[in-house]
Amino acid sequence: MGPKRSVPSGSKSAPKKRRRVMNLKEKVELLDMLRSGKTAAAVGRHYCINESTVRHIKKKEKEIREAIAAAAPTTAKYLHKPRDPNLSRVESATFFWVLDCYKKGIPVDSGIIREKAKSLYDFLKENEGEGSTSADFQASKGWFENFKKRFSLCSVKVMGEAASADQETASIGQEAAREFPETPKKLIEEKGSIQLLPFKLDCRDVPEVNVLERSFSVHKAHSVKDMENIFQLVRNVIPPLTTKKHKGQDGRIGIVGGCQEYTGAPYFAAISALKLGADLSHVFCTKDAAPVIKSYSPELIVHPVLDSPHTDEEVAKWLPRLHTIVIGPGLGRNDTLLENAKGIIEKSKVRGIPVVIDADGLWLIAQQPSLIQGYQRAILTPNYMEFSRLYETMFRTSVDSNDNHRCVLRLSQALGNLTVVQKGEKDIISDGEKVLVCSHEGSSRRCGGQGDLLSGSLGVLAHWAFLAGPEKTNGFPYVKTSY
Ligand SMILES: NC(=O)C1=CN([C@@H]2O[C@H](COP(=O)(O)OP(=O)(O)OC[C@H]3O[C@@H](n4cnc5c(N)ncnc54)[C@H](O)[C@@H]3O)[C@@H](O)[C@H]2O)[C@@H](O)CC1
Ligand SMILES: Nc1ncnc2c1ncn2[C@@H]1O[C@H](COP(=O)(O)OP(=O)(O)OP(=O)(O)O)[C@@H](O)[C@H]1O
Repeated sequence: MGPKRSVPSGSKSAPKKRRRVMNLKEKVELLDMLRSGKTAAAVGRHYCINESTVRHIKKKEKEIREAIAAAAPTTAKYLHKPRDPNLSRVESATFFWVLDCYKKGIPVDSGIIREKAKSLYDFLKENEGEGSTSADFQASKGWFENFKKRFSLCSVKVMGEAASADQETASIGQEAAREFPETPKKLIEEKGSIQLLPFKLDCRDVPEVNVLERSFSVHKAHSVKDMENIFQLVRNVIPPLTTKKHKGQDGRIGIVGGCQEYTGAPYFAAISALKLGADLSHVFCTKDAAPVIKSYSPELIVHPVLDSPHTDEEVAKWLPRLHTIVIGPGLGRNDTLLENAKGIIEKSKVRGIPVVIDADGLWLIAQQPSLIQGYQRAILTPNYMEFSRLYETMFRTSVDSNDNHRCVLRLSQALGNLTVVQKGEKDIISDGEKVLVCSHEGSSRRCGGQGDLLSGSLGVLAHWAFLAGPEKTNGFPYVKTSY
């Protein structure tokens, strides 16, 4: 592997020695050795690993053997258990409900929050009917503690009639407290008994931000080994060229955008998708933008439907044929166009189509975050301004430019762990669990259209990563693709 290494945010310590990571096949062999009577120490020596690692693997024996039985690739290094998408949805909804209660001055305790989350989860499960594969969700105390950390919630104590003195009764966002500073004061005045715990979030409450960083300069000579590392990442998802495929299999991408003012942006996105390797690139734009975009390239398929009274039906005809949708380049901020884009996002979600949201699509999301919240097949690609807008919508406070990594992580979490790519000198990417920093050097010019090239390319890569499957992307297709 290349220069990628894991360092805690802000750490200046020396790089850690790389751990030996065993794949599933090796782990099963190790377990068999233990079963045959060898001691943990002997097995550790055999595999050059610590005895504690051997014990840890032994503890996971059941899961490892089950994974093998379920035909997980034996070269897999981690047991990847995808997060329950319903749980992500429930957590986002619960977070907003808590904020809403806070705004209205309604104290909620951990019991009420847990009850609310459970009822939301059960509701989703019930709606899925008999075929539901959702697990039972108990909204346990452990879940509540993680939920608080995930959404950076902190606690206030309510004393007097409302609750006993020591009872933790409300968990609210620290930023909410800044947004609605009057609320706690009002409550104190009305009930005379409310005390706020220090609102400053205790650093121990915030999960450690693990950052993976990779950089590659185009202005320096590189060793073949360095370049091999980069190419390997890319090779992992690029579908092989063969004579056995038919037109369209390597990617049918739809770009939603293009209006009277902006015809370049959707063109850049659509043509970069084609140049990267998509088979077909469609543009859904307004009637007056269509002839202009068509005239740029005969390779694009252009649909002048975005301002039609029948956008829904027109787009619905095409959606089943598309692998990814890119929403926003050159969309503009006309209400009708935004409303139509909203309809397309909703329909894409129903069909499970990966969606990349950029430019004015992000403007729309900043107005209505619930539109995309919890849809983990979405990738948002905000530039600095777009990121600030989204962040302020979600947290009612400005971005802390000294702690961008954490801000990107938090935004992703608040949106239900979808992938956020904050563009800039270094691109910061997070799915709410990890933060990847990409400092590959690009052009030093900052001309318009570079973001459009990125969103179009991501449209194709998202499809390819999805096709490649979790094994080739370590279980995280979208975040790896964005990297
Ligand atoms: N040829 C074309 O048709 C083009 C059309 N475009 C479209 O134009 C529309 C508006 O896009 P905008 O990007 O202007 O969106 P905004 O209207 O949100 O403007 C963003 C502003 O943020 C500023 N900004 C960006 N990065 C910054 C940073 N790091 N620090 C401080 N300020 C920063 C920019 O200079 C710009 O003024 C979109 O639909 C977009 O797709 C652009 O993509 C450019 C090319
Ligand atoms: N200061 C910078 N230094 C180096 N690269 C940058 C810098 N800012 C942005 N980039 C790179 O340029 C690409 C486009 O980002 P940019 O911020 O220009 O997007 P945008 O404003 O959405 O573009 P567009 O003009 O298409 O709307 C990203 O891939 C990002 O990595």
